[in-house]
Amino acid sequence: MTTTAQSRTAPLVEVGRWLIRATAPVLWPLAGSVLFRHVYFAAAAALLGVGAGAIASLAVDGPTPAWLPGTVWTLIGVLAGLTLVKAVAGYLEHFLGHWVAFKALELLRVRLYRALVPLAHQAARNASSGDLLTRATKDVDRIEVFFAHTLAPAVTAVTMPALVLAVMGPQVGGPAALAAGVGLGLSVVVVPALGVRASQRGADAANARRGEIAQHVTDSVQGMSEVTGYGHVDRRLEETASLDEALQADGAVRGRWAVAREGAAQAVSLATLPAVVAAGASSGADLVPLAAFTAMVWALFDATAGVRGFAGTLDASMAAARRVHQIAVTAPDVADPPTPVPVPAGSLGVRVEDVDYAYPSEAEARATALAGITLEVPAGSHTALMGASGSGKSSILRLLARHDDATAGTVALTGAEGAVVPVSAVALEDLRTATHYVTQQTTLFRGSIAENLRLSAPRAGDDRLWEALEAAQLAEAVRERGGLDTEVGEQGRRLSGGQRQRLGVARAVLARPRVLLLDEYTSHLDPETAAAVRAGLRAALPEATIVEATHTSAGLDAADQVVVLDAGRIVACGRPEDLKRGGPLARLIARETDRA
Ligand SMILES: Nc1ncnc2c1ncn2[C@@H]1O[C@H](COP(=O)(O)OP(=O)(O)OP(=O)(O)O)[C@@H](O)[C@H]1O
Repeated sequence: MTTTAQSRTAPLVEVGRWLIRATAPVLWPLAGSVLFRHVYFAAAAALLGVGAGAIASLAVDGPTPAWLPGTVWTLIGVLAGLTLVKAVAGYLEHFLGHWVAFKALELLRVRLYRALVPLAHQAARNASSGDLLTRATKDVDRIEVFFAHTLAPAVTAVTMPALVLAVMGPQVGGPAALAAGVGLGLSVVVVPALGVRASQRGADAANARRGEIAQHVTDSVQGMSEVTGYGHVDRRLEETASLDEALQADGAVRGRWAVAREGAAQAVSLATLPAVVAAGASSGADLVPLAAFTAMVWALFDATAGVRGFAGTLDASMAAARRVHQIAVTAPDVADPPTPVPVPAGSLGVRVEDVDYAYPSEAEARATALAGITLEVPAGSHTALMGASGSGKSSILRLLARHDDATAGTVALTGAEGAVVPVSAVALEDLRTATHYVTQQTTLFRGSIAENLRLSAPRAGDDRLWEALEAAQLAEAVRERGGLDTEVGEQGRRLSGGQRQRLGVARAVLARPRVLLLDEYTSHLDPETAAAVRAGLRAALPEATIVEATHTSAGLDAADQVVVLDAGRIVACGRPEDLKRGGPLARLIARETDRA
């Protein structure tokens, strides 16, 4: 898929902002999750602090701490209460965090699918279905981490130490508080940052590699007969294995840095606790608050572990977010005009004026597919575009269907009283209602004949479906196979190539277009069936304007006008009977006869 330069280089901050915008509806529950995490760590720190303070008091005051009113039962009650609060807050934090994560996944998937709709033609042209599938499923799943395990740990890792230092600092004195602050600061800021860039690069590479693997496997499965038929099984397997090895190598970088971060964090916490005790003792801090404070600092290292945890997975999650974001911000090749003009009423003709076209390509230079094409197709007439393979016939049809816009010149629909409306000026949906494009490959979905037919006319009754099948010369075959409920199989594999093509023709009849664009639509049919399909289609849509791409002379007599193309240029144009007498069309027909 072609992407904008902006999306390729989108900085993390931009991706993060996009994620937050995309998931705005879940931000309040997310705030709730952050709040409960605070309560959880406050209870955890207080639990250890009260416990350690009580033990220290034993040495100083006897069985009941002087700072705690009442008996030892009060102490037990406080500890039990804190445990309960900690458990409930922990549960609610996780519950809300995961609820938010799943809801966010839903919102992101919807955004991704919405972004894909206008990109459909680009996606189809570039045909990286496996990679798109990975983005729509695995990548979106990986973003879950951002919501479930990122924001709450990041906030609490900073606020909780600050809170405890503010409350307990005055009790234990500056040196102990400073020692704790330095240790916790290292744990929150320095340790998680170790190797972040290298891990991010590894995660980006690993995610892209997963897309390649998915594409490779999809290609292998779809081309199973070619792979086995040409004896490429071992080679395909080796390629998959080498992609897998590359994926392991990308993952190893992240693994090494994760281990390094964990080791550094343990070292920092082990060094901090004795440092706090030593600093407190040397500055004359009281034993009881110092013991409580040290225990609380120990609990707080748990809060900082959350930052390390997400630093390990955030890179993978942000790399996935970047790939999804890339699709969301990709500018479609064609979009609705800001103020669409209506398609003229009544029958429509087609006008192409001085059109140049080049397919977008990754390389700087775009290869020219069409140059200086000028063509008039009167309403209700039939024009055949004829030329060798690669001469530009399909490219003209794609521009008429507005799968892309011409690089120069105008492609327009013409109506009564001289109305001329460029296809780029009408709403895409209106254009797709007025025109219908039967492509070289009819796309069929797993389902019944009826379901596949109703793609172009969702409300059509069975009678209309049968009429369309009759026009396409397919009714008899469908009756023999068991009727409209017959399953066509994955990608229509249970039908022959010619039957798939005729199903495409039946869909066109059902769509009742005013302009019908046909691309080699009888190429899989024997001459008699092809002629019957042509006649059936014309009889079913007597007023439609037809523009047909063909590389054979069969059926040319049905055309009012023949346009002969060579290397993207028109080399002859006129009535079939005139052109057949000599010139480029006569030469094409002679070559065809020689081959036969
Ligand atoms: N998706 C694409 N990306 C880049 N170039 C393309 C693409 N599709 C077609 N082309 C190029 O554009 C030129 C015209 O192709 P086009 O498909 O219009 O020819 P055609 O006459 O319809 O051929 P055929 O009879 O084989 O279908 C060719 O040089 C082709 O290689």
